[in-house]
Amino acid sequence: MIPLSDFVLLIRSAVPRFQRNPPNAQQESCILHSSDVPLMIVAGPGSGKTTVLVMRALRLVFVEGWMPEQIVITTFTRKAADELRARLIEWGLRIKDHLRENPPLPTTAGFGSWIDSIDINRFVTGTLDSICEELLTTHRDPTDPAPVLVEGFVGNGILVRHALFPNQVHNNPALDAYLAGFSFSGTAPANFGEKIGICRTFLDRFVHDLIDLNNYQGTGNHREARQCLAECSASYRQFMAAGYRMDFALLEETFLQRLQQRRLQRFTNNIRALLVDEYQDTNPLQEQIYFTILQQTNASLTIVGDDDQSLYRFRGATVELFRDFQQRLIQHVPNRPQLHLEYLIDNYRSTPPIVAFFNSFIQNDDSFQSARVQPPKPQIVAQRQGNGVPVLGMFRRNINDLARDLTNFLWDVFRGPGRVINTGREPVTLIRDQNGGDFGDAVLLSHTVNEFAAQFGEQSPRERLPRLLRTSLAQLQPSIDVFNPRGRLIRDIPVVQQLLGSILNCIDGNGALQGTILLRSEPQRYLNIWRQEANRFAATNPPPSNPHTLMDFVHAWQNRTPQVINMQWPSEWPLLELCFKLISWIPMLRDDPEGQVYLEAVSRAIAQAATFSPYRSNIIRGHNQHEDNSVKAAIRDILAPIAEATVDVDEAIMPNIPRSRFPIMTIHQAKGLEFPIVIVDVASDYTRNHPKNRFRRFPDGPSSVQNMEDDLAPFCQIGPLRQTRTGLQRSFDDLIRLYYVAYSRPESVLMLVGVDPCLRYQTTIRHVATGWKSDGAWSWKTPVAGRAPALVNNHPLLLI
Ligand SMILES: Nc1ncnc2c1ncn2[C@@H]1O[C@H](COP(=O)(O)OP(=O)(O)OP(=O)(O)O)[C@@H](O)[C@H]1O
Repeated sequence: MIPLSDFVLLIRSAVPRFQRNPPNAQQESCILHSSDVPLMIVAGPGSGKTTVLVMRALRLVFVEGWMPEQIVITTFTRKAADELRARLIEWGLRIKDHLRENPPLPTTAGFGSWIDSIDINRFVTGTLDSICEELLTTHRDPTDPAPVLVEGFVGNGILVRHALFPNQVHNNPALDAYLAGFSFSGTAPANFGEKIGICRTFLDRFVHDLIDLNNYQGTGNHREARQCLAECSASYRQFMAAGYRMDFALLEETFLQRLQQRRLQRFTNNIRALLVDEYQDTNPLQEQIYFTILQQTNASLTIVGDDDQSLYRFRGATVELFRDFQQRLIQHVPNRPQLHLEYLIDNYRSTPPIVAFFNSFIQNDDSFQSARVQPPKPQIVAQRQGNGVPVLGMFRRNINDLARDLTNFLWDVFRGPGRVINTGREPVTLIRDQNGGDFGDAVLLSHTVNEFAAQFGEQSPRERLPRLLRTSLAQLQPSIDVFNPRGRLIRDIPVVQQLLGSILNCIDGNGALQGTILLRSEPQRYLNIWRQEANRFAATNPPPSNPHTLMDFVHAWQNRTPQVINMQWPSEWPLLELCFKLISWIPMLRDDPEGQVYLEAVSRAIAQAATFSPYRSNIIRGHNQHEDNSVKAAIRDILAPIAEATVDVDEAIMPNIPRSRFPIMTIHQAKGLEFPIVIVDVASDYTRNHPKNRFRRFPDGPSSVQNMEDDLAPFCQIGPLRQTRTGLQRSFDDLIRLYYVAYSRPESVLMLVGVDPCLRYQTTIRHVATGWKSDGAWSWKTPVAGRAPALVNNHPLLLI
């Protein structure tokens, strides 16, 4: 083993990046901190927390002599988990190689074989869900089947069929009245889809928040509605349990139960260390899992997080668990040495003006300060050199002007001669990196990436900034594509409609079977739109037309007549195969990065249906009743869920997006990422102080998420802790954290964009992102004598 005092020297010699940039003093303290004393690291953005966590895990291997398989490291997203694993493997292998070539002197017997015995691949890392799934599979009793993890849309299908309908949810005015408190509009759910969404959130919350359901259904107002929801939860669980099916919440719950029953001792007996990244987004159930592991083992504990970057309250994340971690650990795991706290505040990502901007942003609202870890972490300190560019702002009279000017800006930077910024001192030219810089170095971040605003009545929906940018970038010569696969629902994407409509036309040519399935009007309407789009598309005779055209192929399918002479129509035709055959006429789904994301969502829906649908996503031939039923099952279990917009895309399947594309993403998606140029859309939607959009900028009441937390507070242990801040305060806290994450993503350039009414001196459009405080004061504004200026006079932006 390596002496602790040599470890930093070892990593500096073994890993090239640490030769150039050795760990700073705070990072070193975190890496070297005693493995016996629990460690909490409060780490600002870009301060190297992932780097530190990986180095600490490697130190436990090379200094303590623990094996990678004895070390559990969890993080929040799959992307972060991949990044963590990649760094562990790369740096771990380099250290091994270095030690093989340079064993410490005097060399001890067995050193070489010890090094060889370390299998860096065997760290137990991933999201907590993926680790639970793996352990429940590998450490189960011989009589227990492996868990079957169900996708969101499958879970919702089961919820509707086996819980909501049997419990008469569609027909329960008392429930409607209760759910009104948690709907988008504050009135009874507008449609069944919204009702399913709220019920699903409740069922997940019951599990994540460890709700006492007996108490919940027996107390307070809305008793009938609560009883109904508790019964739905019971029916849902019963059905899931019977097939050993689990959604993510049930997976974690089952894992906790197994731990508590001491049925995972092969796992717990082996653990020496537990390291948790992004702890600020932990929920109460996950906290229980961590505490139970600590109660049953002697594992060394390290948690890392940033309370200012907690974003997932709507999924049960409870930042207070991180804020109050010290007391909570003592309470639940009393026999440990007292927690040691370290701060990482040196920022290696962003230029000094950007760091100054997000530092002042997070301190802007006095009311927010008590929601932070106490004492709040010191100001973040920029370590990067400046480039002379202050934080920029592009605000225009209307959204069309904004889209046009933003497009020109991007063009100048990435294809043109650069954009000169007159800073008042030396002008600075913003230009792409000369070594392959491209549009992928910039990103547009927004609270939502929807390309269209919600539709009201028959009017066509308004185009939002992402849509206008897509259009104007496409009009450039040569044209630029965006990457925004979440911008529209897949049911609305023309190529997806061509594919799904062709599938429908193949399996149920005249729609006779579709007509016999009980579907709500919206999915019915979509199935018909898809068919029309597919017919229109087939009529264009898309290539290839050899050996047969798309239309011929569809006809052959409708008649179930093989196109190859002497071939018999198979008795079972997998729908996935039909899907991939049709793609030969729709190459965008195969070749285009957005197309690939859509195709993955469709094929995932088909593959998932194979796990629960009666005909396992096959179309049967030769058994009359089964022939029809297999088609009906495919429509009901695959196509209808897509038509109802319950199948989600997963853009994480794309490891690399072509760098010539301009990415557009939500602030949530950008968590943990960094880009040279970050454009934050703070106000392209806000032309007036409309009450409907206040919750996105300056709430005047708690949102549905906070309302649900408050409603459930009396029935869970975490409730009172959350309620130390009011629902309204928590709504403000969430918005502040959201924009803090956005503002801390850039390396070189941060630009806020929007339409300019919100920057007017006399504006009534208040917005947390533009410096308003929750008490109604605006820090970007100072009083003036005489006539008020047009624009606010104290904003910290260089307007371009
Ligand atoms: N000591 C150091 N010297 C120079 N650069 C460093 C140092 N530590 C980390 N960095 C760099 O800082 C950047 C941020 O590191 P990392 O990705 O580990 O940050 P993070 O704290 O996880 O970020 P966030 O919380 O914002 O997602 C990386 O580019 C990393 O290489």
